[in-house]
Amino acid sequence: MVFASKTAEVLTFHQVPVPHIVPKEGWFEQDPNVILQAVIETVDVTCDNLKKLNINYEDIVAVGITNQRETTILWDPTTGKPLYNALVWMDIRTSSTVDEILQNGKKPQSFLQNQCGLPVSTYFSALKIKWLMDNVDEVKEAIKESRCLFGNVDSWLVWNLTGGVRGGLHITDVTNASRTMLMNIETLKWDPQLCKVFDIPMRILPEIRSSSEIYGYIQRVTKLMGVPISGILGDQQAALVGQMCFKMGQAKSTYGTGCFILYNTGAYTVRSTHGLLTTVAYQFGANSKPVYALEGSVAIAGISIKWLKDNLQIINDVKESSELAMTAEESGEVYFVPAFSGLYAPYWRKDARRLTPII
Ligand SMILES: Nc1ncnc2c1ncn2[C@@H]1O[C@H](COP(=O)(O)OP(=O)(O)O)[C@@H](O)[C@H]1O
Ligand SMILES: O=P(O)(O)OC[C@H](O)CO
Repeated sequence: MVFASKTAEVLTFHQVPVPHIVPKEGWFEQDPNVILQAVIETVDVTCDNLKKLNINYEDIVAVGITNQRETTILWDPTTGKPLYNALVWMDIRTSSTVDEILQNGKKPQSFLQNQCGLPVSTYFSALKIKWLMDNVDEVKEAIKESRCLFGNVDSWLVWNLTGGVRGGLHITDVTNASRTMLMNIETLKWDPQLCKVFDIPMRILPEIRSSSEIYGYIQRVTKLMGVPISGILGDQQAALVGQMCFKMGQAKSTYGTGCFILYNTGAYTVRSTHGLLTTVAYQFGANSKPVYALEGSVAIAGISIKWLKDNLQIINDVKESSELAMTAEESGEVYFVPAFSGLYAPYWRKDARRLTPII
């Protein structure tokens, strides 16, 4: 998306869907190179669109990145190749890793909440990194030989766009880091104790930066060569900023694949006793104070409509769902709870996935 800095008018945009790879029920992967190519193609088409509008793409002064959070990529910085597909945030293969960390229920799910603001859940990156370290030989070897880097999608893109094997920057921003379970929510630094809980070597982690500063310059996409990358925000935090929820007490709710409410809590790291997450909302500049949020995350929202189309085949197009819903006078007390990835906030129940029909 390209917008005019003075008026915020959207000049043009383009999007390329990145398919999920589903090797097993509940497992969701994406090919990191397909994600990267989709971004490169998107930039290309967007620049062509600008040309058609008689706007010079060389007038683009800065690039910001927003990304799906928690999704975990491990790659070899000597070859630039991913060591495995990206494990997407809603993937639940880490269910047994959760049990291991919680010692089969001996520890409460909230035992790390004070340090990182999050409950132990299949959702967060630390569990996904641990699963990859425990189950993928290429990852085990690369870690042993110190040739493994971790990143969420933002880090993977920045590393590639700023040079990749030829000196790409290995960084992330505070909002993405706050979703890994490895960052201390008060100090905004990687926490050695948290890393120890998951046996994750700190050398694989990216440098944590603010959400707004010039990190580096694009080296890879010809049309944007030399343009600074000057902002990174997780997608839900970006929606909070986009809705201008800058005051404490302001909140937004976004319906996409999942559904996420973020509530601005200002300078306060509020610990919820009702199953909400404590997360970083944004930090505008390395010397600025961070702003925090409480978050209610629902894993499955819009993607359940896709499931009605692809799996149940009761609609031909997702758009039909609203027309059909408008024709229903009442639900007849039938409820559909799309807990394909278990239940997130406020229950955090990875096992709540069965259907019990009561007739
Ligand atoms: N008109 C619609 N009515 C209901 N659901 C829709 C409609 N259009 C898209 N969706 C659903 O919304 C999701 C896509 O939302 P989007 O915000 O583009 O995705 P993402 O979460 O990846 O950013 C898809 O899962 C799709 O099934
Ligand atoms: O796919 P979305 O846009 O619903 O959001 C993904 C979130 O970042 C997951 O935490």
